[in-house]
Amino acid sequence: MNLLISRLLPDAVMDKARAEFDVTLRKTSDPMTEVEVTEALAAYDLILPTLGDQFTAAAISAVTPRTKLLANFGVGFNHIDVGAAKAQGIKVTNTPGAVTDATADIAMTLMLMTARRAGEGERLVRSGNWTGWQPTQMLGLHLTGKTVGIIGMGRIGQAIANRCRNGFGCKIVYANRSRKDVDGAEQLDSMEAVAQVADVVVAATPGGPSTRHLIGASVFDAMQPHAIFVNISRGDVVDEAALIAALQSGALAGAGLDVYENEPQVPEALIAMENVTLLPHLGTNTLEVRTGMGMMALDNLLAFKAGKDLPNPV
Ligand SMILES: NC(=O)C1=CN([C@@H]2O[C@H](COP(=O)(O)OP(=O)(O)OC[C@H]3O[C@@H](n4cnc5c(N)ncnc54)[C@H](O)[C@@H]3O)[C@@H](O)[C@H]2O)C=CC1
Ligand SMILES: O=C(O)C(=O)COP(=O)(O)O
Repeated sequence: MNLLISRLLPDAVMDKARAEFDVTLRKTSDPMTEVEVTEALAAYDLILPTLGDQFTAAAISAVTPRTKLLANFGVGFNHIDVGAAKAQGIKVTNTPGAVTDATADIAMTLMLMTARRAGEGERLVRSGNWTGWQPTQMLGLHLTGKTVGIIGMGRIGQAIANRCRNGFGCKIVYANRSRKDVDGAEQLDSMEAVAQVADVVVAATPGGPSTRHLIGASVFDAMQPHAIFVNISRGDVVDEAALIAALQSGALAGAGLDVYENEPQVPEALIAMENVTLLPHLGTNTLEVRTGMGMMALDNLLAFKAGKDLPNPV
């Protein structure tokens, strides 16, 4: 079977893929355009896509596909129109679990960096303008014992909750689309109710049309002026313009962001703010985790090749 891998993956994954399939690796590291997607669907039995590749309804429905499986590298599949794929007889799988701890760790990084003003402090040291320790210099938010509000209490949301509760003695409240029973955490009726009581609000839902601009002015306006907002989900979950306006008006004290509405573009207004921590979508960037994600995608491809049930169907 021939397999298209949309972007270079860690060596161990590439080696295993090449041992099992007739592999083509794209020559560019840019996301696949709709035209490329349509061409690839006509030419390959299997595709291993990554986030950003344009598997839109238009691209998928424009061809009688040869492709039978899209084994996505990553848990988030908002770049794939799963309904359109299904209508064309194309199965979709993802890599849940492989990404959970690493992404929760990046949420903690953003929480601590923003609460303790670490980015600002780093810039101060590098600028050569630090004048020495002072009792009242760069006072931040003490995270220990605070209330953390999580919007989207799935695998990653729960991993964040565990870290905050067990490591920092935080109280956990959350909003989730469906009723959930999560030990040691209190589900509230709305995102705004979470925002009202939380010192830190974290977004951990999937992206895509159903959550586009889920978090906007009503949530930011409900937040306390000393509170911070963290997003590790997808950029389009947050109304970025509303976030900027809320930060500018002082409705909240700061933000820590791993994802953006139009990656890799980051609004100048965010770059200009000292109280915002900006990371370049680092959620799962460790060799161990990226290898694990790749092996999980390959497990799905190998199960398909062997005619077995797919381990991680979307
Ligand atoms: N920053 C990064 O590098 C990474 C980001 N992610 C993102 O994190 C997302 C979440 O991953 P998992 O926790 O594994 O997914 P999950 O499916 O286990 O959890 C998502 C949770 O969000 C809830 N949810 C969905 N729509 C909602 C809404 N409208 N309001 C409130 N809650 C809602 C769901 O009920 C579910 O509990 C992924 O889909 C991906 O987009 C994942 C990995 C890395
Ligand atoms: O690796 C990342 O940074 C990702 O966001 C990709 O993983 P995801 O699709 O979010 O599971």
